Amino acid sequence: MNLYVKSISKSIKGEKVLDDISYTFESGKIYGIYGKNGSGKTMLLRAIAGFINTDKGYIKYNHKALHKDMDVLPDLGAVIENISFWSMYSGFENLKMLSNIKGIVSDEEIYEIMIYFGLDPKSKKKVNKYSLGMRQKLALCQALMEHPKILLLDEPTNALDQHSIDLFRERILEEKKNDTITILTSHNKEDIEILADEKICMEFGKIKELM
Ligand SMILES: Nc1ncnc2c1ncn2[C@@H]1O[C@H](COP(=O)(O)OP(=O)(O)OP(=O)(O)O)[C@@H](O)[C@H]1O
Repeated sequence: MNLYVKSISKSIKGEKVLDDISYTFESGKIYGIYGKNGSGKTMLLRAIAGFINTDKGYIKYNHKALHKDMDVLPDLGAVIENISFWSMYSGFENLKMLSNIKGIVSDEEIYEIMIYFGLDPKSKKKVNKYSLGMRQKLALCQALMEHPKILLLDEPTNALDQHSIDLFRERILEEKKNDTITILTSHNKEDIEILADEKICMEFGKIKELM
């Protein structure tokens, strides 16, 4: 199922942060967005995630328009900016509470993904004692654990060591086989080179060129 972004624009305090963006994201493909700081990469992901309302245009998935026929996209997994976890609970407890919302992931599956990313699910360590890299891994676990059909990842390899970056890339390529639409931004050129089926360059809130 494709995700359609059609002519979306957004201004914040008089500044056009998204300027007439149209794009069709196809299932089973990975899209890599790159561009300078402030070019609108995060804003585009926030719009698709439904975190912001756009001034113009629409976002459609499965014949339904975001903010009209649905509040959020179904089957969405996202790492956008700082994920707020319950800081006084362990990593496993956090994922468990989040998984309770939909109830489609077993404890074993949470264990599996935590161990995959090198987090100990049995550890009592509270998230407020986590390092930046551990938080990022936990954020990736929460985004990936339900095998979403749409995956939005803003700088997913931030703060990760090389081994974890390799694991992340392997996992994303694995998820792609389930027809997931993955849209990621990265300052790590290698992420885009290795993962992206299509590269999207943003500049001044617009999509600059397609390659
Ligand atoms: N909360 C906000 N209020 C006002 N302006 C904002 C806000 N968030 C972002 N902007 C503006 O929107 C524009 C796009 O920002 P965005 O965060 O999408 O850039 P980006 O391409 O993700 O940059 P980076 O590479 O630094 O993450 C910038 O000009 C920024 O100043």
